[in-house]
Amino acid sequence: MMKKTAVLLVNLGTPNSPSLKNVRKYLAEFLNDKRVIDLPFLRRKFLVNCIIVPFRVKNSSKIYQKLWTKEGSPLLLYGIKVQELLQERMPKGIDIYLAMRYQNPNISNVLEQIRLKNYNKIIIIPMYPQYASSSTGSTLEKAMAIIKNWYVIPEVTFVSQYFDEEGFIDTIVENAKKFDLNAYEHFLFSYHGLPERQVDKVYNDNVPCKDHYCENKLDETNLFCYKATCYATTRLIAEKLHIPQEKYTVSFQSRLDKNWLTPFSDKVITQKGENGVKNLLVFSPAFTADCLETTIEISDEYAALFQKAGGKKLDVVESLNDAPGWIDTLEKMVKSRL
Ligand SMILES: C=CC1=C(C)c2cc3[nH]c(cc4nc(cc5[nH]c(cc1n2)c(C)c5CCC(=O)O)C(CCC(=O)O)=C4C)c(C)c3C=C
Ligand SMILES: [Fe+2]
Repeated sequence: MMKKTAVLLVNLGTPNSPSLKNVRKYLAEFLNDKRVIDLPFLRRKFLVNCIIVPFRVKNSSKIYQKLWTKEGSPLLLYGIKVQELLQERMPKGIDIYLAMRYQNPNISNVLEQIRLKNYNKIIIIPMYPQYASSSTGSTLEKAMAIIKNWYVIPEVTFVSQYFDEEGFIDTIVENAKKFDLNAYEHFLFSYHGLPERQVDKVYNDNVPCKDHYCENKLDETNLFCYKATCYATTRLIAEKLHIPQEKYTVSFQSRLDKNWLTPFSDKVITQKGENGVKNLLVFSPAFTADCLETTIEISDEYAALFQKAGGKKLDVVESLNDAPGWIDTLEKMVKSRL
């Protein structure tokens, strides 16, 4: 008999509205997470609450106002759509829930709803294909911190990453095929950035990430290194689209300081424009839904940078959003774990 199961999809979260007050609240909750700003307590508190949030909030609120639609933030709207579409594919007794790691729908409240329903099993799927301590690790730690206080703890399954899941790769490939790939001189795979020290901590051999071989090879040593899995996702997409290695670059966006993973997306885009690339197609395979980082940072800000540097057209491959292939992939991921 199939176990009565709750499936919890968790994404990062977004402010409740683009107002200064709500953006400040969101940034403060997000950046005070010790897995996001992984500094000792007092240094983190000072840096986040006295420097990063006060200096960032005005501009962040402005860009969230640009992103906001009549219905709200795209990240949340796509999350709700995915939850509904996935629920339609499920047999009786399998319920799909959506929560956000920060803000709403609040993960503590959603897990409380789940607890009250006495499920035999919970499957937790963070909406991040590549593992990072600041995204997946934080989500799973938070879920465990809540569940550990329950009197009855059912079977719990955590999905840590799916950077190479066939349906995930194929859905990105399908989205890319909506463009005439012969029209682009170069392709950019732009992933959310991370401080280098965060990928260094994955390794047990005291050798920093940059001295491993993450651009070219994935094995048991670097299987949970975000940089290595970003390159692995890229290789799989490029192979299926027959994009040769010299025609693409992997890069990292949204840095807070210079010690984040390189090369930086904005620098690569400027360099490509200056070197005569006229048409550039950008993939963003770290994001399962379009959000501030894709809609504003890539489609607006990077497109303007590219044109200023001499480029003509920068196009962006849509995120997975509510694509049927992505719902098929999640359905398969859930059903194989029931
Ligand atoms: C791949 C997933 C993500 C990782 C890893 C990640 C790490 C990370 N992010 C910041 C700082 C910010 N990120 C912001 C927005 C944002 N980040 C992700 C995903 C990952 N972040 C998403 C999907 C979004 C957009 C959310 C939305 O509402 O659309 C922001 C806020 C925007 C801004 O002010 O620029 C910040 C800040 C750090 C420090 C970090 C790892 C250390
Ligand atoms: Fe982020």
